[in-house]
Amino acid sequence: MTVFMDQNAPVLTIDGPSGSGKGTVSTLLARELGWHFLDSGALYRLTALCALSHGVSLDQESDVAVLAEHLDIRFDVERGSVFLEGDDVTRELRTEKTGAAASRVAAYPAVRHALLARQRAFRTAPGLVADGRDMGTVVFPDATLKIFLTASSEERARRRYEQLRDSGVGTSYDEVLSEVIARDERDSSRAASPLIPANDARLLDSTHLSVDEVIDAIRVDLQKLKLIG
Ligand SMILES: Nc1ncnc2c1ncn2[C@@H]1O[C@H](COP(=O)(O)OP(=O)(O)O)[C@@H](O)[C@H]1O
Ligand SMILES: Nc1ccn([C@H]2C[C@H](O)[C@@H](COP(=O)(O)OP(=O)(O)O)O2)c(=O)n1
Repeated sequence: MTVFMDQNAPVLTIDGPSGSGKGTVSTLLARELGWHFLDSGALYRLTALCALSHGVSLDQESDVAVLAEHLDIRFDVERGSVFLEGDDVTRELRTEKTGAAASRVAAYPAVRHALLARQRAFRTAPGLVADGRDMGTVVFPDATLKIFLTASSEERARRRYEQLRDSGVGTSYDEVLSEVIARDERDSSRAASPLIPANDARLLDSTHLSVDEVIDAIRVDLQKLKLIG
């Protein structure tokens, strides 16, 4: 893979558990700043989908890592579409089933290693907003600003439930809450790059904040760093 990484480009990392608002906040901030955007969770989701479509067992770390290393993917940023081996997988990518499978393959060190260079290659001028679990701890330890976004599990499940309901997926709040708790547990307890805040991350609890309030709080930090006026 050819890498045009720019080690000097500023990076804003936004890590946190499922439903804390990382994706929403990162996308809006990347647009406002005119920076690139890395949805690292999508890479783990695509790896899991790739394994499922090729009949590779999610229990086989080395086989899944080979798929991760050679992922044939394309992001159509304008349309918000994602393609895996030429197929549009945008809808399938966001399901809770895919999220749970992603969380399983993400526990494998070989898979994480296989995706590292691909993630770092997103760091190009004028800057990058990176959304995930280990952006500030492992992938971009020298990031310019690190945010760890949280919210109570009940609030995160409520947001996810509403999101799924609005997109026509039939499920119950209790089911979503137990999936959220199970995924948090797996992401936080794994040995490889667990979901933990970086020592120098700013913790932001969005339980009682709107999306705009979260963005305002991050803007204050960006202003202090003179990344925005
Ligand atoms: N601070 C917030 N207050 C209320 N709803 C939010 C907030 N942040 C995000 N949401 C909503 O919650 C859902 C999940 O947010 P998302 O950004 O996908 O979370 P994550 O990427 O952390 O899993 C979305 O429907 C989003 O609009
Ligand atoms: N940097 C990352 C990003 C995601 N993962 C894993 C853990 C998550 O449960 C899955 C899916 O992540 P994703 O950010 O897409 O999921 P949510 O939008 O937060 O529900 O991938 C990871 O281990 N490291």
